[in-house]
Formats: sequence, structure tokens, C-alpha cells
Amino acid sequence: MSPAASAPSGAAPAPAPDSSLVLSVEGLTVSLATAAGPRTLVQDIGFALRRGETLALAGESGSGKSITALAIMGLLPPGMAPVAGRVMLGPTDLLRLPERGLRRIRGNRVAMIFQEPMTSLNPVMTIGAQLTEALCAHAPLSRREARERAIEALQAVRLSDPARRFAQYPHELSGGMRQRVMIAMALALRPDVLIADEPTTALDVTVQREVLDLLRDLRRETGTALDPHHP
Ligand SMILES: Nc1ncnc2c1ncn2[C@@H]1O[C@H](COP(=O)(O)OP(=O)(O)OP(=O)(O)O)[C@@H](O)[C@H]1O
Repeated sequence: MSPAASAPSGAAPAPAPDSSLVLSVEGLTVSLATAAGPRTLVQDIGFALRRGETLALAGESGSGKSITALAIMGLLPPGMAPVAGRVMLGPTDLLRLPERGLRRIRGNRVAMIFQEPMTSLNPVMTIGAQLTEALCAHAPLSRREARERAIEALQAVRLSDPARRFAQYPHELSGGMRQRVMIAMALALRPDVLIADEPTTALDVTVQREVLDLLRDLRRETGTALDPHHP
């Protein structure tokens, strides 16, 4: 991890409570169980994110940026576990929350967009069906309300002709459009924190710029704090 993302020493006095603090990661350490014993993948990471703020985790390949993001979401692959630290979302330590509680937090309070939107979208469901399903899973909405919210979300990410996109399948959209759909899906639930793990790596350079500009504008409009990986 770069110095910007590395953990504070822990010797500093506890800061005064800060109501704008959304997410605070302290001393996060993740290890992988191997035949030769535990291997540390992320060591003593710490950072704080305030409402409306953007924070970038920078570091060389393999330094643990994705693992940090997955640990925050409680989505570490089997064999990996956080072995020290805290991930405070308001007063709640996500590392100590059971899976049921985490499921309520994901999407609603903390959402994540991944590198390759094609692998996160279901190829046999329309964009609209996926958006409304995600919305209905998190909020008690009628189908009609969910459809309206989904189309609004597609509009918010500046997709042309949102009503038509709603009825299309992922393969009918370009890579940049698919990433916009993923952003729409993540933001439709109005999370406090959006984690973006290299959201533009799979896109060509001009589309990368458009998606990053869009994320920046949406952050301003919604106040969602953003934790982009390789912005
Ligand atoms: N599924 C896995 N099983 C075992 N080890 C893994 C797995 N995924 C990642 N690792 C290891 O965890 C460490 C951190 O990986 P991570 O993917 O977080 O790096 P990164 O900083 O996101 O890299 P990149 O910039 O290349 O995406 C690496 O040493 C990697 O080998």
C-alpha cells in the first residue's frame, strides 16, 4: 500500500467524534490460510472517509487494494479472513456483523462496483429486470415504483434513451454503457459509501474518462462518499 493508504501508528490520541465520518477502517489485517500457515495479505490498513469525500487506495499490483475492498463488504473469498482491526460504518463494526446484518448493509449503506461489468450483470436478464430486482430486494416498492426508480437511475448516469435501455440485455450495450448500468444499480439504493474497484480498467481510455467524470458528478449530486481504486 502507498503511504497515503497505510495505517496510522495507533499512538495518536482518539479524535473527537465526527458526525461527517461515514466509514473508518482501523488496523485492518487480512490473512489467507495456506498449507504452510497463515499468510498476511493486508496489514494494518487504516483510513477515514467523510460524507461526500473521495478516497483513493493506491498501491502496486498485489498490494491488497481489492482484498481491502472485499473485506469492507464482508465478501472475502473462502480461506481469507480479517484477523485484526475494525471497519466502522457509523457505530457499527462491519467485521463483527453476522452475515444477515451484512446483507442489509450491502447495497443499502455500502455499494461496490467492480472492474468488469459483464461479469456482474446477468446475461439472460434485461437491464430493467436486474435493476428492479435489486431495488425491490432493498426497499418495499411496487413494481411500478421500482420501474420508475430504475429509469430515473439510468437517466442519472446519463444513459441515452433510458426506457429503451431498460428493456435491453447486457450484450446489447457497450462496455461503457454496462458500467453506467452498474453505477446506476449501485447508486439507485442511495448508499452512504460507493466502493469502486478499478471501475474503468476494462474500458477504453476515452470511455474511462467519461465514467470517472460521471462518478465525480454523481458524488457531488448525491453526497455519496467514494472509495475508488485506481481513479
Ligand atoms: N483468491 C485468492 N486466493 C489467494 N490469494 C489471493 C486471492 N486473491 C488475491 N490474493 C492475494 O492477495 C494479495 C492482494 O491481492 P489484491 O487482489 O488485493 O491486490 P491489488 O492491490 O488489488 O492488485 P491489482 O492492482 O493487481 O488488482 C496478493 O498477494 C494476491 O496474490
